[in-house]
Amino acid sequence: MNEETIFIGPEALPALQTLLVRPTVSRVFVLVDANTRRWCYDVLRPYLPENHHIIEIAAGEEYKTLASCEAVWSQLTEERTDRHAVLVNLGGGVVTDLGGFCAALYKRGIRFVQVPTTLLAQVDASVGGKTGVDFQGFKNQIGVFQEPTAVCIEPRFLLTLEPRQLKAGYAEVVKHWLIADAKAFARNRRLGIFTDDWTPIIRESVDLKQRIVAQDPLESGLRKLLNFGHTVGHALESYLLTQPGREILHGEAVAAGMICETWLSYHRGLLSAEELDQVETFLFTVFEKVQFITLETEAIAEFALQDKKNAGTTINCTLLKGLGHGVFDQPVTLTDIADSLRYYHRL
Ligand SMILES: NC(=O)c1ccc[n+]([C@@H]2O[C@H](COP(=O)([O-])OP(=O)(O)OC[C@H]3O[C@@H](n4cnc5c(N)ncnc54)[C@H](O)[C@@H]3O)[C@@H](O)[C@H]2O)c1
Ligand SMILES: O=C(O)C(=O)C[C@@H](O)[C@H](O)[C@H](O)COP(=O)(O)O
Ligand SMILES: [Zn+2]
Repeated sequence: MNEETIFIGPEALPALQTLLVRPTVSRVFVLVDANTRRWCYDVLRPYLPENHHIIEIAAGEEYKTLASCEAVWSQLTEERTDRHAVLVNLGGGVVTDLGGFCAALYKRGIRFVQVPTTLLAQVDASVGGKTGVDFQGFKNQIGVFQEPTAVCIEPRFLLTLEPRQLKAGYAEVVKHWLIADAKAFARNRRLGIFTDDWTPIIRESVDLKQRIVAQDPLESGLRKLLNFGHTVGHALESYLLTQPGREILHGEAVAAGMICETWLSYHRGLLSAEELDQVETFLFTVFEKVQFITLETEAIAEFALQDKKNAGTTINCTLLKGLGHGVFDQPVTLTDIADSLRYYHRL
């Protein structure tokens, strides 16, 4: 995807409108969840053609499923949607991942546009073409790489986002700093999270992610840097999704995963105790500690056996060789992962 197709700020929704009125577009469908229907649709509506059709799914990670996809495909089919239609995904990462996947598979592919409405989706999920759904408890187990026609990022949508959700998106911003921008981490570590203008941070994250994705769009190597914190983070997120009432947000799981994977980096002599302390101290100023008991660490670690970065039975983790310098395809064992969780638990 080139810079011309990612629009950030006041230009974003007018750019979407220009795209949707093209004669090559037969029909426009808008995928929302219950919250973005309530809080975001009215902002978007003036930029949509009158005869657009809304498709709504329930809100939350637990609905990022093939069943939700079937409901979307059923409505597209009932409307006799042709291949010249466009699906506009108005939501967070659940909507943009699921909607992109639905568009990519419907009649072997219709165009879709990402209109991300959470900080996490604006800095990460809407960019890079990873789409898909969870399956049998494993994160993003079913999916495809498919770039959207455009990404339209309007920071105004963040005004109605809950603080907990806003913080969750910040985890992916910190991830970008830790793998590739030590100066940004050092600068922001002192400033703290809160800002009334997220646009500079969004631009910085989108640029950084785009530069990595451009070099390795199908994640054969370099792109695995963007998965830092996710080997442990996805295992934790998946495990707690099986524990009613203990679910955590993706960003919260990634924050915990980054502490664990930074400890693994330290444990291997890849970065100093001082750097480990800086990461822990900063993340704990933003995120609460994820609760689990040490008896659960092996069960949590087991989820990593299905991580998509793996090769055969080798669990490939992304670690840090100093702050701002991610290194991918670092083999770890289930014991390493359980040890990192036990370290986290003791903090
Ligand atoms: N494809 C990728 O590259 C990528 C990257 C990061 C994360 N992800 C995926 O993204 C998902 C997490 O995304 P998320 O954190 O955006 O969660 P989400 O999509 O569940 O949205 C969070 C909550 O906020 C609500 N919401 C969304 N926008 C709102 C707004 N403007 N105002 C009020 N409420 C609003 C949603 O309805 C939901 O309840 C995970 O499934 C993760 O795997 C994908
Ligand atoms: O874009 C990428 O590549 C990422 O890894 C971004 C992650 O933040 C995101 O959570 C992604 O969906 C995880 O990818 P997965 O392949 O581990 O499912
Ligand atoms: Zn993520």
